[in-house]
Amino acid sequence: MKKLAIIGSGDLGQLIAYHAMHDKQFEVVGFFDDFAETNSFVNTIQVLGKISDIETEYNQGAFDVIICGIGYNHLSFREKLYNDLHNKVEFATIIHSSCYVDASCRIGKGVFMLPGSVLDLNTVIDDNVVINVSCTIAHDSKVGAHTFISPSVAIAGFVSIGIRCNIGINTTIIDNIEIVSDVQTGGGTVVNKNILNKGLYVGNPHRFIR
Ligand SMILES: CC(=O)SCCNC(=O)CCNC(=O)[C@H](O)C(C)(C)COP(=O)(O)OP(=O)(O)OC[C@H]1O[C@@H](n2cnc3c(N)ncnc32)[C@H](O)[C@@H]1OP(=O)(O)O
Repeated sequence: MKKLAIIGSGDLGQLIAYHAMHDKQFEVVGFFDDFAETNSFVNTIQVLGKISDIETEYNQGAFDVIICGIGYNHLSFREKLYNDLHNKVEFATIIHSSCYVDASCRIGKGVFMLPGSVLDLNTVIDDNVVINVSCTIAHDSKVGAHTFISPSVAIAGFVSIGIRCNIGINTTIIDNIEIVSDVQTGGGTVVNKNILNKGLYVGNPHRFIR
């Protein structure tokens, strides 16, 4: 079983640790966190060091693969960490065993997929994406790198979502829609036309709020 380290010991980091262990996919060996004391414990898991220690610890064999536990409030930082590290350390892809992922899908490195989500024919999930519980991503759709998909998001066929998007809980996106990078949607948003400018959108049908 590969040894997994997680960047960030907050809520998302702890959630990743929980599922990676309970789904028996990885041995979780520790967190890297600039805001936690090195060698302290978070839910029985040791803090191995700061972010600047990651490369050294990897080269010394402390872990085999790593994944980012930085969530939707800091997507640019999530992106920066991935870009800084992915050529130096191996990133894990964690897909909970309860998910259905069609064999035709392409899934990048650093992706975390929580229980009960479905990826249908030819979907593409780029690097460093989080797909939360009970999402449906229908055929031929694409999710760009560093994007966070909240629980119960429904994405129809031939949808394209840019990078660093934060798609709120229960958002529905109809088929053939393009959403550019840096878009956020509120809970329950219904996207029925392309979103071609970054910003925050809410409502049914969606409207720009800022
Ligand atoms: C496992 C997990 O927990 S993953 C995380 C899942 N969490 C989410 O998906 C969070 C989704 N967040 C929301 O929906 C939030 O309401 C946000 C981000 C859209 C807006 O939050 P705020 O910036 O605090 O905006 P605020 O509450 O002031 O609302 C601004 C306006 O948008 C409206 N609005 C806010 N959220 C929504 C919504 N989801 N649907 C419709 N209208 C909304 C408000 O009624 C208000 O309208 P008004 O100006 O006409 O009065």
